[in-house]
Amino acid sequence: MAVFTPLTETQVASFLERFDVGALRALEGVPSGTENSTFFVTTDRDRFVLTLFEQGESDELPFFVALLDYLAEHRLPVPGPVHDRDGVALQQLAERPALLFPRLPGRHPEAPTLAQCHALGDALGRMHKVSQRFEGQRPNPRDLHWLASAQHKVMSYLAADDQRLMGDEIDAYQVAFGDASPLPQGAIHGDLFRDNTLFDGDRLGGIIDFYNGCTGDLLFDLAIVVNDWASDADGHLDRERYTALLAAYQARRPLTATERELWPMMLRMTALRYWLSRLLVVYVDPPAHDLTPKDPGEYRRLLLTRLAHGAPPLPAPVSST
Ligand SMILES: Nc1ncnc2c1ncn2[C@@H]1O[C@H](COP(=O)(O)OP(=O)(O)OP(=O)(O)O)[C@@H](O)[C@H]1O
Ligand SMILES: N[C@@H](CCO)C(=O)O
Repeated sequence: MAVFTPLTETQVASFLERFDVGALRALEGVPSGTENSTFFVTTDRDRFVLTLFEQGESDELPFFVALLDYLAEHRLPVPGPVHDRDGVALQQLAERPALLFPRLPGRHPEAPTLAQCHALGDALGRMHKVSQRFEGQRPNPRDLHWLASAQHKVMSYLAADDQRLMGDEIDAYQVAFGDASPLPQGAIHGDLFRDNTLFDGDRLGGIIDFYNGCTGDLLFDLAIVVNDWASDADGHLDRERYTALLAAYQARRPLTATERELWPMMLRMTALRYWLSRLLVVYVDPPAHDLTPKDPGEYRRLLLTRLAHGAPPLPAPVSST
């Protein structure tokens, strides 16, 4: 469930009066999601999504609002937050920070088609092209520094082989990324899994849930996407989806020589990033609500597969039409 704070129609009707969005017709709690309370709101003019932030006041919300505003202004398929009559997006409702978004069309793809991979690669390439000029800053909270320090919280729960695997991998990333010239930087989504996109058939309705958004290596974002979108159940990369995604991305933003060199390592590092974050959810910081944690083993297998087989060749960049 993802309505942790119920709202009444009266509360929402009066909340909507702050905006120029029409009057409430229907209110519905959204069952999916794990962190925030989400509602579908229908007015006599349009359809919206209302999010209540359950973690309370956060210094980071203005960063997320600024990033979504910026990307929406640059015509990326993201829900730009609705601003009230005074131009303010970030609100309070039921004693929680609240944002109102346009409701985007579509569903989360489970088995992405090649056309969907192409559409996502294209949108991410466009996003990374403009996000390099975004002025906000929020250091990546799941970068290599985090991996190196957070690994110690889970080590005692792991078998000896897995302890060695995790420790050796992080050492290898520190050498590889420490020795390399800096990678292109910009604002990134930080968690662009299939369930953070909406597709209407093969058309990308939008990219949602930017609450892991931050600034850092663009390649980190791309590797998260490829691991989730182009892997089979056993963690092997599907060549067709891999190529569709990366060719479309590179038509918008070709990878630099350093990025190409570090690509196999980045696929491993982002696989380990989810192995570790899922282990933390299972053993160290379980969710307060009755939710089934995601399987850390999936990303351990994915890491082992990347280690054993490396990465298929990157498609050569071709220019976009
Ligand atoms: N702008 C939007 N348009 C259409 N549907 C949306 C929109 N924003 C959110 N949703 C729907 O609400 C669900 C929950 O939203 P969201 O992913 O932001 O919640 P969350 O609690 O932060 O979840 P999690 O972090 O687990 O993904 C999404 O899976 C999607 O189905
Ligand atoms: N996408 C994350 C969960 C939400 O942050 C995962 O698959 O572990």
